[in-house]
Amino acid sequence: MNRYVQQGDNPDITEERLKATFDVDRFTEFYHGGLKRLKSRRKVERYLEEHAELRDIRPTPFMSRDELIDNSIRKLAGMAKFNEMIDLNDIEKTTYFLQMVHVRDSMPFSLHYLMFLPVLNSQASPEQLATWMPLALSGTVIGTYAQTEMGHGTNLSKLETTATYDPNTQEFILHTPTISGAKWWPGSLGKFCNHAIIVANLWTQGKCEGPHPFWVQIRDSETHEALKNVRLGDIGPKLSLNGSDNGYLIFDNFRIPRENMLMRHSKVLPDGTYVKPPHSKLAYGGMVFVRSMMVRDIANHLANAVTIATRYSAVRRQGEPVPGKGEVKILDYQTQQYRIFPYIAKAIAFRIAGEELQVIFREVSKQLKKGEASQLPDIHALSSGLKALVTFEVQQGIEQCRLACGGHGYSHASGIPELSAFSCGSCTYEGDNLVLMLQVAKYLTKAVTSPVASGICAYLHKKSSALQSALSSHKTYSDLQIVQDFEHVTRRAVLQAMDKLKIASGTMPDAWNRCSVELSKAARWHIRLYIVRIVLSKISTAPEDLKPVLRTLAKLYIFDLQVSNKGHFMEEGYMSAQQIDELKEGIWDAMSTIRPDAVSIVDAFAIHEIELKSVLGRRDGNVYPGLMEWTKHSQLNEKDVPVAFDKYLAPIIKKLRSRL
Ligand SMILES: Cc1cc2nc3c(=O)[nH]c(=O)nc-3n(C[C@H](O)[C@H](O)[C@H](O)COP(=O)(O)OP(=O)(O)OC[C@H]3O[C@@H](n4cnc5c(N)ncnc54)[C@H](O)[C@@H]3O)c2cc1C
Repeated sequence: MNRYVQQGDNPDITEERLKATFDVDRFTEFYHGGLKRLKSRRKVERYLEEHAELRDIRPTPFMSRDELIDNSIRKLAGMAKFNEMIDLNDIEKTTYFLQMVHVRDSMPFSLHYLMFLPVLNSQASPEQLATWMPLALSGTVIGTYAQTEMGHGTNLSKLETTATYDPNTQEFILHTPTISGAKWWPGSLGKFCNHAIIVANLWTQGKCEGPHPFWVQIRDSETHEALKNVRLGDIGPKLSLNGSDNGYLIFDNFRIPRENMLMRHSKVLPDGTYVKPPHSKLAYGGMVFVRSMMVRDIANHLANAVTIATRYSAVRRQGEPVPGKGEVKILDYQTQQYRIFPYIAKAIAFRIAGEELQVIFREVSKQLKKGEASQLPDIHALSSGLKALVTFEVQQGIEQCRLACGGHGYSHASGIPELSAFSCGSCTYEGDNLVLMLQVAKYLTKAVTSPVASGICAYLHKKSSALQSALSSHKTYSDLQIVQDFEHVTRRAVLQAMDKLKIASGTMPDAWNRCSVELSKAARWHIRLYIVRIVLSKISTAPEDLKPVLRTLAKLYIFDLQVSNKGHFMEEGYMSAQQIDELKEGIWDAMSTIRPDAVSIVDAFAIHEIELKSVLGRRDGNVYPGLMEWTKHSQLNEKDVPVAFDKYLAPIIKKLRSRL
């Protein structure tokens, strides 16, 4: 049952909704993690519907950079009146509120909420928190997280910004020695932040102790001017996020008190003595938090894209396979289904993995607070790998959705170009994806050689019980068999890469480099195995009435993964060509089962129109009137004859005409 049907909707989309084989509302409840969370989302949506001042004045693709900045800061200032919606004890509601207000392009101060506050929370001592947190929450301190420099992002040990301790004055001297040491990229650093957490290489008693975070005021509280010995500005327009002033910052021997170093884990005593953190990885807590949030958010970008492509494909008619019988919906073409449906399945799989990552993060956080850090390497590797795999595949999925919308997919009216540009940054920020996969590989080298491998690595130490997959029919392929087959392929990929590394000649860095493609591929399999396992396990606990549709989607995700990587499954005859054909049959079967439910499945993601920002994906399916309406926003249409024509072309044409 699908309750999205309304009078005045495009009959083609209504026809789809009437075919639903499951209750869309119950799917939504499952997808969003229960009625309580759903109610909280609906509250935020109503709020936005009732407060026009928190919404865009006109679609953002029609705005210049100045207008984008103005628009985003205007909404931000408006938000200050609505602080009942900002509740740091309810991160879920707060982030959804921020997401709905700022949607895609313009997310000013996201760094304040997503990095500044969490890093403060995890790395400041209790005394520092008592002083700074009220300020950070008051709205008077606007912060960002400044780690990357022009010359270095990945290799933190080579950051050039230094924080040198002076015991005479009990101050740190922050200094940028070269242009390449300028902080570069941090969101809102250029013009709007007045504070930053600066990551700098700490020097004390003549020794470098590596990168450490510092609480630094960078602009005057009254005038908002840059403080003396701090030079900063905007780095210019970017592929997306142009409503935000990603910035640069240069210090010239700028002094801050000793107490401004974040000292929950490591410390510098007044005499300059350095006190190490009890566990070298404790600082990872903040990173893991952000990545755990990112995985689910980015999965949501894919959910947006497939919602647009599916709804549009249900109302777009093109081609008449049987002459005289009328044009068919493009959603009826198997090729179109193959382009979109596996990504519907991925959007759900990635969401489930993202949700689970947050559950694990909360658990590990509790342990960290007690000083117990044994699970940190596992979650650090898992969050890095999931972030890398999900952001990359979401990007591919959004592009497929754009192609699925034909010419209109290229227009900003589809919402897809903005979505794509916004989303692709996630492959780079919070760690370059390839580098993150190599970190997972490094973790796996340890797991393979450790005498006991824990939880998610236990499969590495299992003896493969079978030489051949037990798959006989895709219909009877059990969860256990699927997991066994993925474990087999993953173990093989990991062990082969490790064996290659073991026998590689030369120094370790050189050997590592020469094996790194295979190592990162093995790491990718480790993450895929995790997703497959967690998806099957989550669906096994779903309400009975939703299991059929969810299982079909899970199988589509899994079979597509297997068929697309069939070489790995067929190595040494583990799977035969017939078994791969059986999986292909499973894909075609799943696609035809999903076809009547496709619109209802994406409806069940319950993405509000404010967030979707798409004429092609609108709920009512009235795309063509919507496209015509969209043209009214174009400034070019304000005048029949554009100024540039009168200015440049008219005189030339006039001259040419006079010669005729
Ligand atoms: C939109 C956006 C917002 C950002 N916001 C912030 C922010 O708020 N605060 C902040 O501090 N930073 C921010 N950043 C910076 C971001 O974190 C870095 O760009 C990112 O960590 C990658 O580092 P890099 O730019 O130095 O890339 P590089 O490390 O130079 O990577 C370039 C290439 O080299 C490869 N490479 C590098 N090292 C290795 C290695 N060891 N092995 C194999 N390959 C390697 C990479 O895979 C990549 O292909 C932002 C970036 C973007 C795009």
